[in-house]
Amino acid sequence: MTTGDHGTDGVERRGLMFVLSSPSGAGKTTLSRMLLEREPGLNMSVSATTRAKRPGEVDGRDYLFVDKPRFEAMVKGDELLEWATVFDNLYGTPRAPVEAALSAGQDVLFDIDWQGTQQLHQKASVDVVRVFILPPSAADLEKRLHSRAQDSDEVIRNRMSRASHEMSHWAEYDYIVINNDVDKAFAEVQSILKAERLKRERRTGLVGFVRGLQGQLQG
Ligand SMILES: Nc1nc2c(ncn2[C@@H]2O[C@H](COP(=O)(O)OP(=O)(O)O)[C@@H](O)[C@H]2O)c(=O)[nH]1
Ligand SMILES: Nc1ncnc2c1ncn2[C@@H]1O[C@H](COP(=O)(O)OP(=O)(O)O)[C@@H](O)[C@H]1O
Repeated sequence: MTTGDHGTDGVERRGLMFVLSSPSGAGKTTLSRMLLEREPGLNMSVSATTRAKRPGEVDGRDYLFVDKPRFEAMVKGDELLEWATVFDNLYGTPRAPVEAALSAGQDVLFDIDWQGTQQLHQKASVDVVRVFILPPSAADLEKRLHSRAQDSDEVIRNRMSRASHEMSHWAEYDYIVINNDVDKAFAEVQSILKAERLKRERRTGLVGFVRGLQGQLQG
């Protein structure tokens, strides 16, 4: 699927798909922004959605805001890598930018729910790294949803009532991070990415690299 890139140590490797999921308000967006700022070679997958834009959100940066007929046309045209209904709205991952980034040997970051994660994993399991973010407590989750001040009380009640169901999928993920202190949670997520980038099976250039080393030793 990918042609690979040179890692920081010069050895070629395949790009990976780094997925963050959590109940709404647990901190995915915050941790994603921190990762994008501090980790070169990581590209955010910008999802298409039919949900209304929140104050401060920018079309094309936070989401591609589309209407239902346009979303349905994207599904029909096989333009989405995965898609799902979440909170009565449609969300999906445009295929082309992800494939372009991976073939350039870049990594791609996804903020998608458990349904999308399952679909990605079915398609490309070895290249998918799944991280689930949990809040430290229900009270903290509610506080964060209110502190974000972007949703009505009714939307927040809906999100709180769905949190338990979302969380029931935690065991389908490779890593679980509890977001109590944001800097600590970020350090944990960053360590996961760094370690996954070093995994032998992604590092397609290792055979040649080691042969080169052996040649030097014999030379
Ligand atoms: N399957 C899937 N889920 C998505 C996608 N984009 C966003 N989501 C999920 O949809 C849910 C709602 O997202 P959003 O309305 O931005 O609220 P948030 O939970 O506060 O980030 C979150 O669980 C996101 O991870 C996507 O492209 N595919
Ligand atoms: N560890 C944390 N401690 C306190 N507040 C946090 C923490 N992580 C995130 N927040 C805040 O909680 C709110 C929800 O976080 P956000 O990243 O938007 O969650 P999600 O994308 O999972 O819905 C935001 O206002 C964010 O600044």
